[in-house]
Amino acid sequence: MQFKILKKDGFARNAIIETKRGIINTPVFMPVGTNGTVKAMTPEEIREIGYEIILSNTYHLYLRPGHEIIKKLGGIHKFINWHGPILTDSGGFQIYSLASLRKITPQGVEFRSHIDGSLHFITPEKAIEIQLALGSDIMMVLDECVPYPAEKEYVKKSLKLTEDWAKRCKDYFEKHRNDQALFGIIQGGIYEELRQKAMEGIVKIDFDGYALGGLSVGEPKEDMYRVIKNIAHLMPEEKPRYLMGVGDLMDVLHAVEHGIDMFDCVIPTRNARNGTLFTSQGRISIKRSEFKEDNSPLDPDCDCYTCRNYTKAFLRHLYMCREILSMRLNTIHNLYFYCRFFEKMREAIAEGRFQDFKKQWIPVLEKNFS
Ligand SMILES: CO[C@@H]1O[C@H](CNc2nc3cc4c(=O)[nH]c(N)nc4cc3[nH]2)[C@@H](O)[C@H]1O
Ligand SMILES: [Zn+2]
Repeated sequence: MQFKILKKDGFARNAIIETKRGIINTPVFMPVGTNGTVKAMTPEEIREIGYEIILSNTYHLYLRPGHEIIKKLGGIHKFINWHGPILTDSGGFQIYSLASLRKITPQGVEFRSHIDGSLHFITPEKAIEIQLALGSDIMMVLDECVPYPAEKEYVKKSLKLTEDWAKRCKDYFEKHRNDQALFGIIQGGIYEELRQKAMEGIVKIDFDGYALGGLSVGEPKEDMYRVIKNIAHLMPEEKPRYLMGVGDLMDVLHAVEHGIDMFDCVIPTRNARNGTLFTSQGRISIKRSEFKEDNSPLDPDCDCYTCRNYTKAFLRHLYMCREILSMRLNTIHNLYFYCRFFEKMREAIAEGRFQDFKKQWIPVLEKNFS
């Protein structure tokens, strides 16, 4: 995997990540395809909107249908019919946020599946073995995603475990190395000095890219912003920087300003299914009665399939009827909006006007009619 910086504008930067399955232009947004599908979308529609990489989850695919089955059937790209780059999260978050009866031991983590309650034990080596079997282009180490709030002492202890696991992931990967990439994850809660220490330890192990974990887990925004401001630009400059689980476009602006390159979040897809839509006039909730007879397109400045062919009145009607088409048309628009936002942000960085771009968008992103 190659990472080439094209243009810097302060700490913000445009870069390309070259993988064997294609080029990724950063700053990049990765739509979430937890079970191997970006909900309600076909892979062709995701590609047509302009996405270059999607995220999938090791935890879910391991539990169902199972990584051996996917491997036997030709790997994840063939299985889900997406032939561009795929990043798989290791399960480090899903085990804590979804599974039950978790027991974290120095060897690995024991948990019960949220699907059928079956008992599982995942070690760092197992987490890499699963991702190797899936064949994802970018793999994540198994980490402990420290919940919020967490005492400083707990975070400190957890960092030791996460660093030990990162080393074991790297060692296992080196023994079974192929052309997949492996990213390290920096934890440390909301404590800068612990974040700094974690970063030194993880960077020493040497990875293809580095993620900030343990954020967007319910902590106050100002804490997340402070950690990003103090740590992001100190992460290795010549490697991709990935902020996991973010985000809200206001948070994206802050993170890009401090040097973050990669993002993933359920917001555009999950909110679409709940009728919350992002437009150039601000965020709206399509179920509002004011749209009952509104014959105008969802967003006059958007040329996505939804905005070119349907009215707010019809989108509201579909939502009120809980029609499947509502989920599809809303998701098409929100993903299109996110993709164009990132495209315009890269153009702004290329022309050295990121700060103007940020100033222009903050008032729009603050407008909320949901
Ligand atoms: C704002 O949306 C909610 O919050 C989640 C996104 N927030 C988030 N924080 C994360 C942290 C980690 C981490 O520390 N380690 C690993 N391995 N993966 C992670 C994945 C993460 N995703 C969405 O799922 C949604 O529920
Ligand atoms: Zn649209």
